[in-house]
Amino acid sequence: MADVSNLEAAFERITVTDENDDLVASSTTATYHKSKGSLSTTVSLTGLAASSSAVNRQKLPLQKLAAANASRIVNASITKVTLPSQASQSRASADVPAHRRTLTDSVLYIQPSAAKQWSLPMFDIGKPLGKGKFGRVYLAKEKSTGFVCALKVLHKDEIAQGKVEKQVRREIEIQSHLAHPNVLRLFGHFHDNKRIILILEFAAKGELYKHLRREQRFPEWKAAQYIAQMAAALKYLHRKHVMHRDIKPENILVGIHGELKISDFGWSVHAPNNRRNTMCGTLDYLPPEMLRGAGKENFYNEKVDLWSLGVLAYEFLVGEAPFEDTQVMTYRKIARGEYTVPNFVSAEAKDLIKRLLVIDPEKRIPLEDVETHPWIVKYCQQGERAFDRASGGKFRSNLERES
Ligand SMILES: Nc1ncnc2c1ncn2[C@@H]1O[C@H](COP(=O)(O)OP(=O)(O)OP(=O)(O)O)[C@@H](O)[C@H]1O
Repeated sequence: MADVSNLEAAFERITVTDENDDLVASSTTATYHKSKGSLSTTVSLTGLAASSSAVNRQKLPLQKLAAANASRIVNASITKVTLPSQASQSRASADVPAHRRTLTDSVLYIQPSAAKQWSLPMFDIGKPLGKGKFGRVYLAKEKSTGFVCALKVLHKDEIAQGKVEKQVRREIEIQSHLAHPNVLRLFGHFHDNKRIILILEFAAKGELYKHLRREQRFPEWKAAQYIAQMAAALKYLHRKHVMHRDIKPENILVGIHGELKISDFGWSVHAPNNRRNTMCGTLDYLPPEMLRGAGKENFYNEKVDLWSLGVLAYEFLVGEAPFEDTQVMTYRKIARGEYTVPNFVSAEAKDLIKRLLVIDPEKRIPLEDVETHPWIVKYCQQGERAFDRASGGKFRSNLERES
């Protein structure tokens, strides 16, 4: 067992109250910092402890339940952590007032290698959050810590029938190693005879797709901030040699502060060591090189995500995808890069779309330049380009007033 006598524990507690000012939930951030030795490991996870099984009773609005939680899941170096001994655990927690010791090690040490330790009875299951092709997603609370999360329950027989074992494995392998404010966290997974269960970050505001359909199209300030967040997330993924390959509004969730979270890594690929010749994604978002090169190996790279980012920017601003048409026509338009941008879209936004929707992948604007593009800069002041940790994830109100 690792000696953690050099771990410092710091707890920060946030409370959420209902209309009557009764405590309904509290959020605890614990940061352990191993300061000695050459390897410095920081684990920082936030648990949202809901009082009196609030999740089960479903009395609370979900947003309230998740308030202050989602934005505080930061920097969890989950793969480097070793479990401390009982003795050192009590040493580490001795300095912390009893009422603050709500976060136990189980939540701190959620990690893929510890997956076998998890089981369904360890969770209170709340309301269904949605249904996908291969399973359902439920709001859940880890009993011992009160940590609120989303459990994605996949049925093994359905996965086998759908021949998506590889996709599920890939989703787990890739997503569990990612930690970015604009990427949905996968804290761990476990399985029983019939099911595979993924422990996911809870995205309180649901699917971006639904927001877009409701609003029809987004105002420029919002579209610019969303594209900046997506660019930040993609930059992070590409740095880790992960290309998503299926960027579209249906695969983006919205956190409690309105921040975007890329999810659905079923089609993503860890660039080295992988064949990349699978035809995937809906036609609307498919880049020309993927249409052209089906069946060949290594015919595209992470720049496919840049094309999809251009399609996304267009759809945010116009309310429909640029190449939307019959299948044959969509195919033809993508191959030729043929689209028109309505006049109500600003010249700056048009310029960015034009620089992303370039047939030659190598000539697409790099993500670094997306972040400094005049359209992005206009609506995203410093610190607002992606998820603004300092302000707890909230975008500044002056930008919201501009709409
Ligand atoms: N972490 C989460 N937080 C909040 N809601 C979620 C979360 N994950 C999924 N959901 C909701 O559950 C729905 C189903 O999710 P799931 O990932 O199973 O399927 P999907 O990706 O939407 O569809 P498909 O299986 O077709 O790819 C989502 O559309 C979303 O509304």
